[in-house]
Amino acid sequence: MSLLLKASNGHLFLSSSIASMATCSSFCAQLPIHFRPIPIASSFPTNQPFKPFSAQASISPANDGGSPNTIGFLGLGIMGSPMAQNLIKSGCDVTVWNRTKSKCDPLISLGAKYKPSPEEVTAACDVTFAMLADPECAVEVACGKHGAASGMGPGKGYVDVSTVDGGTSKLICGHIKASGASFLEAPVSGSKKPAEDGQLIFLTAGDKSLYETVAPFLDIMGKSRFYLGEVGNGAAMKLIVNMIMGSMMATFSEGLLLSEKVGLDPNVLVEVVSEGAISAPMYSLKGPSMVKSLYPTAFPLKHQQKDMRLALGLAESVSQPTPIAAAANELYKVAKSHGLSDSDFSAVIEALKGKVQS
Ligand SMILES: NC(=O)C1=CN([C@@H]2O[C@H](COP(=O)(O)OP(=O)(O)OC[C@H]3O[C@@H](n4cnc5c(N)ncnc54)[C@H](OP(=O)(O)O)[C@@H]3O)[C@@H](O)[C@H]2O)C=CC1
Ligand SMILES: O=CC(=O)O
Repeated sequence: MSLLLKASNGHLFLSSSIASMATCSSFCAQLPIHFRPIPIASSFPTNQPFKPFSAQASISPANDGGSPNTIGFLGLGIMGSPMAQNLIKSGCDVTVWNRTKSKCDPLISLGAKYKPSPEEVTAACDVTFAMLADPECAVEVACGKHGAASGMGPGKGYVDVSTVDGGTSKLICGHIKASGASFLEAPVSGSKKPAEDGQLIFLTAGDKSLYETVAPFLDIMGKSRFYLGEVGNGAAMKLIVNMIMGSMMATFSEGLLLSEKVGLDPNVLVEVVSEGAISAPMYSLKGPSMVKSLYPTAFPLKHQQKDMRLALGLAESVSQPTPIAAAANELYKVAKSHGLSDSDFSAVIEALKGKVQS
């Protein structure tokens, strides 16, 4: 893939070596703000002369070459805020919207533009990302009154990075494509910290050309990306990953409580687990706070339960037994019923404690 880099004097230069490095997010994180990767979009003038880069030139991210290069971002929660922030810090021209407007303010301070509806964001931008809580609000924001689809049209792209089921993703895709625009589903694996660090894993499916166009932006926000074919495949992959994660967290919780009941130090259990074949970063990261009954929210428990529910629906649709995930889902439901929806999903351990069960 090739990228165009641009100096403030309007000079464009093509760098395939920088382009190949730019596919690595660790490189992008080091990209000086004045070097902005510009994906070569189909609308970019192909006869644009490439002028040599001048090291003396003062460089600005402004794009005055007539090529659209504006990014919209809808949904500025735990994930959306740092993702949008990374785009802004990399020099992208970002316009934001969030249902609760105050969450836009820190991004506006960093240089983002603001529009008061999803429709106005997509009307103003070439590509719009959406990071929304659940299927219901992803549909509302994309297809509702003054929703994203109303501002879309030919040449534009919509990238839904929310975790939803395949049916929802196809519904949104249908509305977006009816406007003549392109659609990509791109749910992410990785939580608050990976979002802050630009280390997410994108699980994409849909229009391949849009995937290629937005790849440099995915590489700013993430460390790897998978293209999985038809819309629904990205959603399915994400739900399966989170089904495994939810079951792992539930059984880890049982282990912590059992170790304590038989007189072992659960902190030592965390250490032992981290040394062996079942080691996972999640256990070392969350175990020590779980032992202290602390659940600082990175991934809200209500979202993990939503993902278990959607994964079980996916399994049912193909008659695949998933008894472990079904049992784990019940635990998340109990935790929700005890007011833990907005705590981190590691609070599922509370559902196994006598005081919560009674
Ligand atoms: N947190 C994590 O670790 C990860 C989360 N995910 C997935 O990413 C998505 C977002 O997660 P996260 O950022 O944690 O969630 P948050 O709950 O922090 O943010 C949810 C976002 O959705 C918006 N929203 C909710 N309901 C509506 C509605 N009815 N209309 C319009 N907007 C609405 C919220 O707006 P408002 O601010 O107004 O409430 C907010 O912008 C979810 O699908 C989640 O499963 C994926 C990977 C990791
Ligand atoms: O969806 C949550 C995650 O950590 O990934």
